[in-house]
Amino acid sequence: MDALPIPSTHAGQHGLAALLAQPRTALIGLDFDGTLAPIVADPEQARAHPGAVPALAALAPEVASVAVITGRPPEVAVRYGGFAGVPGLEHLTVLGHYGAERWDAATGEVTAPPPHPGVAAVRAELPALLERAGAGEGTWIEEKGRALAVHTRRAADPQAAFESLRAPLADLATRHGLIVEPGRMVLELRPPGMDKGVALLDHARAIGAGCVVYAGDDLGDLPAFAAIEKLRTGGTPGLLICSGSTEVAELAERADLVVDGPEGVVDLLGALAAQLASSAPS
Ligand SMILES: O=P(O)(O)OC[C@H]1O[C@H](O[C@H]2O[C@H](CO)[C@@H](O)[C@H](O)[C@H]2O)[C@H](O)[C@@H](O)[C@@H]1O
Repeated sequence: MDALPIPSTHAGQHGLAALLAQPRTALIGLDFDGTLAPIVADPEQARAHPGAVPALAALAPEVASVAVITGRPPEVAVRYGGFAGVPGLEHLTVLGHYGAERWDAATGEVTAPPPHPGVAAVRAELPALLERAGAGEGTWIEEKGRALAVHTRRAADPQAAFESLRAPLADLATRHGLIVEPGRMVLELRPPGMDKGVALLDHARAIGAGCVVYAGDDLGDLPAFAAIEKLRTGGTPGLLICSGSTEVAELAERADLVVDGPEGVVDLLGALAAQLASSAPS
């Protein structure tokens, strides 16, 4: 991508113009799976697109902050992303578990609140519940420490398996004070009280962001979109980017700009970095 695409909305055009005019005040928020990393059948095999780290490393020095905001544990996103020890990413922040945990490149440390007691109870009950619910081969549990995710992508009919588990998993989560976070062929049982919108707003306030950009692909990214819509109402420009897929329509409908999955996101980040570097005062 040589030239930057034009957002389809006035608010998005205003957000992009603000980013280009005042990049040093801009916060760039990015989801991981489906946005920086292509979706694969086995979550342990997910890795950042090969162009992601070079594009982020070129962009980060031009803006106030780059933050990866993900449902993953932050140390997992850092490992699968290849984000540690990269020149240019010295100030990268990874807000993991939907913002409940935080990793800073500057320290290499993770900060995390105490675990929610409901997770241990759900962990104990979940295998039997899946059996009772008739979850077939290919439905499996991802152990996330602070949460548990039930994946159906590898089931014979992933969408049917996903739908059939929604109600029993919601009941289990509720009984133990957790919530169900639905995603792309995944139902995650996790503690309430944090989402990507809260995480994005908190970080934007902490750094005094004058403009906020967010790119995501999944339902868990909608709160971050809502956060930017709220900031815009208060006069802070923002830009909503959808990493497009055939699995989730809601984000594309609300986005200012839809790009072609992680490849498109990487191209866009690279084009932004190139434009900002070429127009930076020398
Ligand atoms: O907030 P994100 O960075 O988008 O993380 C959300 C979930 O992503 C992972 O699952 C998704 O990616 C997998 C690997 O490509 C894919 O197999 C799965 O179907 C997707 O839902 C991850 O495994 C979850 O723990 C995250 O909650």
